[in-house]
Amino acid sequence: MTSLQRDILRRHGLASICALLFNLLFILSYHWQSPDPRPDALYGMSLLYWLVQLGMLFWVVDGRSRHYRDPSMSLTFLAWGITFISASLAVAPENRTLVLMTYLTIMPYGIFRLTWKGFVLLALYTVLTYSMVMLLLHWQQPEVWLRSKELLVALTLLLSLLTYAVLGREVAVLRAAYRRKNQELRRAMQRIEELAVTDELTSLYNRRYLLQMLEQQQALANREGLPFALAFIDIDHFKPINDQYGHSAGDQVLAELAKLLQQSVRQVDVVARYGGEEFVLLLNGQTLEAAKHSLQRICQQVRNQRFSAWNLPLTVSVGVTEYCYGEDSDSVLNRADMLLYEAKGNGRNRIVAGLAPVQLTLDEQSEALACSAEAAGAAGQSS
Ligand SMILES: Nc1nc2c(ncn2[C@@H]2O[C@H](COP(=O)(O)OP(=O)(O)OP(=O)(O)O)[C@@H](O)[C@H]2O)c(=O)[nH]1
Repeated sequence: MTSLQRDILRRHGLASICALLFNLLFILSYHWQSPDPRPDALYGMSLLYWLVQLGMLFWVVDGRSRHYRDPSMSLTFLAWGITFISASLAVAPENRTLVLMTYLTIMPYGIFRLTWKGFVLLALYTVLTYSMVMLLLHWQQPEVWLRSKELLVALTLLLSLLTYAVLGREVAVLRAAYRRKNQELRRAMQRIEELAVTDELTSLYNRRYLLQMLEQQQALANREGLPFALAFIDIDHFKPINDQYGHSAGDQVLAELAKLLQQSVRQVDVVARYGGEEFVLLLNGQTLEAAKHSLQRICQQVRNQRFSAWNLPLTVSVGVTEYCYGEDSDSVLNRADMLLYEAKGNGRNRIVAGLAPVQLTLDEQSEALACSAEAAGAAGQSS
């Protein structure tokens, strides 16, 4: 059950309890006040009311109404309640005071739950059903139900509902402002979250997000034995670009290279700007060999492209390594960084790939995994 469904169920549950209490009060009042009680019709009507009410509750809780404009179907519930109250007045006219009070008790609920238009509709429906029942009673027993007195009561009801409608308008304006502010706040929160994990210039993930992803990937690799590769990519001779063409040309180069990197990897991979003109690729599920192939393709794409308004050619140096079972994230990052350093030292525009000094084979990794699972199981039993 979604939180929205839970919220709707809580609200309708409370409203249904109130409806049940009013229903019992109606029956009780009828038995007390009627000189000649014939409760069958009232019982039958109550039964019908609850069958439909429970059916509608099921409809809402089951999520069948979730695509409606108002998934809680508040107007339908309220209109059904008004229908029952008005109809019960026809079979138990002694309850008229109680009926009028119940109308006025229900209305504030409508003010908060309905749109203003919905509320006005409900108010009009209430006056209409009440007037129809009173006309029916007058027609059946004109001597009992005096026309002028009843007209006065109906007018008082109309006036009360009009007052509620004015109040409802105020509440609707407040609710709209609240909703707007809420949306603005949600958008601002979303933007803050984005800014916290992305780099503004390139729109790539930042170092903080990369480290989080690396931790996750590392946990997955240790648990499931899934390989992953990590590559440091650094632009060659970037400083002269800044010096010769200006900082904004340098920025443009960074943004365009970031776009190229992002477009060259799969959705499951992570591309991050690690700092300055240094980028990191986290290639999920890839061994060193596979990563090397991907990076060769990417380096070729970089060489083929021209960057910024100055159509500058570019090369990058890359250090790439594969995660070794059990090592920590600093160690894999440092190794890739060292390999990048080596690529720079060897003349740039190249990929240097390397594994950890002691790289476990896949069989050894699965064995280690089994051992750690066994150890965890034993620890669980002993605790
Ligand atoms: N335009 C721009 N330049 C940046 C940014 N961040 C870092 N830089 C510049 O990147 C340059 C990096 O210079 P170096 O570390 O000497 O690197 P390099 O010139 O590429 O030399 P090698 O890496 O050795 O090939 C510096 O001039 C920084 O000012 C940025 O966000 N925008």
